[in-house]
Amino acid sequence: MAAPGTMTRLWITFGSPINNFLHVWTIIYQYAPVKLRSYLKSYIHRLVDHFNPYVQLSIHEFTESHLGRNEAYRFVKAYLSANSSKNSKKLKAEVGINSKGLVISMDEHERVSDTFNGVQVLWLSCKVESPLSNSHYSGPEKRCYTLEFHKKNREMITESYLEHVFNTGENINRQNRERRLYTNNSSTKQYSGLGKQWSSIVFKHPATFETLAMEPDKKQEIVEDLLTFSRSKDYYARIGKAFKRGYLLYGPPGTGKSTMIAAMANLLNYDIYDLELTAVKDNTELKMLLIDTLSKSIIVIEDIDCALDLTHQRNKNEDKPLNSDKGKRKADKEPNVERDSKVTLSGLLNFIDGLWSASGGERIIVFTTNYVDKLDSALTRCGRMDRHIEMSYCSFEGFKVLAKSYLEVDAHPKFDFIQQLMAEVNITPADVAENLMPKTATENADVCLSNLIRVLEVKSRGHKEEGTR
Ligand SMILES: Nc1ncnc2c1ncn2[C@@H]1O[C@H](COP(=O)(O)OP(=O)(O)OP(=O)(O)O)[C@@H](O)[C@H]1O
Ligand SMILES: [Mg+2]
Repeated sequence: MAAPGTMTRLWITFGSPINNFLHVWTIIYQYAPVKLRSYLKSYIHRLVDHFNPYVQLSIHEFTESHLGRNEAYRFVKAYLSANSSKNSKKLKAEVGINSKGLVISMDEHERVSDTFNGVQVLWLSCKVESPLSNSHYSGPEKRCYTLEFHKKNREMITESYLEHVFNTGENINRQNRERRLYTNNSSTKQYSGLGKQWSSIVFKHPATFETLAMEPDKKQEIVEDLLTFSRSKDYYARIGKAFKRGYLLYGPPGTGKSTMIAAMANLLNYDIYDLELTAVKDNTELKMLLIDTLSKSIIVIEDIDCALDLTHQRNKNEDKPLNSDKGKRKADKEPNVERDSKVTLSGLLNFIDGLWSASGGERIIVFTTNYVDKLDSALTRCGRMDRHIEMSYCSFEGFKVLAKSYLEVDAHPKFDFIQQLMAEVNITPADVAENLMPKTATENADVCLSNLIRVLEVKSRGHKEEGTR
């Protein structure tokens, strides 16, 4: 983008006296009485249209068809903010909705130029005057961005340049916005008019793949799989496959399944929809919940075995409700949870890969379970969930990751003994993490490692005693 001063000069050399003339008239126009204004406006427009080789395209803050905000305006604003904050002299700062920090954008009546494929365009930020501006109208001010370009470039601008602006702006907005963690409301709450389908809070979980205790190769493979997926929109479109990916995470409690979901969301910058299946009334409601999720999100169903009839019943009764005895037991513990969910296995399978599942695009679906063997084969069969990831007991490699993040040690004389003990017994990463965490200010790395050794030795003794029985 060129600096505004350079741009003004460029614009003049481009033989745009009409624009300069317009600029003068704009000032006169601002101070003229209302009736004279509308007369001047239509007169100037007709005159300018006749000679002007430049086309103007306006992007308004609000849509005309309904009272919603215009997404395109938000994308242009983000696109221009990134550039104008370096080049414009008149800027404004706002705290954006759902935004991480201050949003800096160009102020009203500020111009900034942009070049795309060697073609120069001009953006102008304007305030749209309300027809009621002379009355006591006190609604929000409406703004628009106007794009000016030479008519010979019309096709390129409307087809390629605007797409480039919208995509870049959307990405910038996504990077800057606060991510959210959603949970579904129970049907009773929705139907009593008390709420929407999903409630959300700001998602702030510190988990990353770096701090996740796991075999390094396996971890790297998962990270690559996720990144490849997020970059494969065109590929999925080309092969005619819905742009979504399914993961089944299984393993004993405390092995990091939930932690990995948080790390996935942080890696890809996605929102999380934590779906409580026992609170979903029936298959139709499940479908509605799916439709109401946004793109670039992870839909999670934790402990799928608790919500699902896990006794391989599908062949006997495909549409049997999913809240099995275990699911009911879970619901019993939570008084607000709907107890008469009629969601069926086939409804859930439809949710994963039926026609509706493709709506909304870029999505990851994650199921977690402690008992993979008990899941219905329809859920685990090849192709249903793209990847099955076993989260297992802590390996020595996993321990080293935890020691690094909890104690900031890469090596220690006690590591060899810990490695030896870990080869003998099973310990979850959650237990290792718990023991590595200093409990008092005086507990240093050496003390914490000794605590872990003590726990491992107790487990090892128990293990040996069991073996001799
Ligand atoms: N692989 C891991 N890497 C790092 N920390 C872990 C890992 N596994 C567990 N933890 C620690 O243990 C805690 C519990 O782990 P988490 O909730 O992710 O386990 P889970 O597998 O989801 O268990 P559950 O099956 O009971 O839901 C986490 O908050 C984290 O601090
Ligand atoms: Mg969990």
